Amino acid sequence: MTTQRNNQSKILASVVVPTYKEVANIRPLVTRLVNKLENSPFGTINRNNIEIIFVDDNSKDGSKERAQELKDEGYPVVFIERTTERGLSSAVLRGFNDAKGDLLLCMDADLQHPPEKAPELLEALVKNKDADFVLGTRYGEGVEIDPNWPMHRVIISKVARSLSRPLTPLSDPMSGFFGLRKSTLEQGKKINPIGFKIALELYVKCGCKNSTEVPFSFGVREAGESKLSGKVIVKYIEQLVELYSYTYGQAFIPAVLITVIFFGIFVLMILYRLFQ
Ligand SMILES: Nc1nc2c(ncn2[C@@H]2O[C@H](COP(=O)(O)OP(=O)(O)O[C@H]3O[C@H](CO)[C@@H](O)[C@H](O)[C@@H]3O)[C@@H](O)[C@H]2O)c(=O)[nH]1
Repeated sequence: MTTQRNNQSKILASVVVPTYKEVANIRPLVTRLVNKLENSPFGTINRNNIEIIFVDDNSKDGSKERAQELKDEGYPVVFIERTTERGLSSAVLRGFNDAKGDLLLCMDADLQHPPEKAPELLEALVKNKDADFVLGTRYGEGVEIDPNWPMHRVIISKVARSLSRPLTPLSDPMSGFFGLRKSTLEQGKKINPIGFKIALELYVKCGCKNSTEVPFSFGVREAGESKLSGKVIVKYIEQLVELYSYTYGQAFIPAVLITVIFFGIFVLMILYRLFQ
């Protein structure tokens, strides 16, 4: 469907999607999200006051052209192309910094974060004025992880989640489906966008205290490939050490010891998985 955007509307919400070689997922993400908004039971966010910002790292797979097609069809799409930088977390920050909306949402392109859920996360911030962070969680009541999700991914996610427990009460700090207000982001100090876990970084460094959570079912990627690698796990450990130091200061050493113990368990579990 082609509907022209009303350019006079003020942008209220910005959905930022980091992308690297996601051409097959761009159209379904945009059309499913906008379709949901058009038939949304909520009132505040609509297709005229939202923007969907793709932050792409020079994919060369037709992603740019696909985004332009959608824009020409009247969809509220912005495409930021980075040629000298790489990385999921820095891409998200770039999108948040360029965003025009006061409400910021981050989601993956791979459709594992259902686009239909995005308005619900944004509306949770609208309705709950005291909330400074909204999290799409895979561990909410009644949510089941897709049985096709590989077992080693489930294990890695659970162990990584335990490691972050002393830093945050979020039920799923590994989730890349989250939002916050621009004013909260602006309070952030020493934000270091390494690795994949930008939600945890922002929650801690922006001093978030009052989060709200929206459960969702995490699906299986159908097109393109995951970029998760061993390097991402190492970056996560690096990030954790920095966040422990940031949060606990002098009490950092015992916290590191706890991390090292957990990390040992983490490695043993992965080895067990690889050699079983
Ligand atoms: N711009 C940019 N985007 C990237 C890069 N690497 C990955 N992305 C994008 O970031 C999103 C997530 O990357 P995936 O490769 O699909 O991640 P995943 O392994 O499925 O990891 C998922 O699970 C984690 C929880 O365990 C989440 O933290 C993560 O956000 C994601 O949901 C996708 O839209 C992907 O294109 C990069 O270097 N640059």
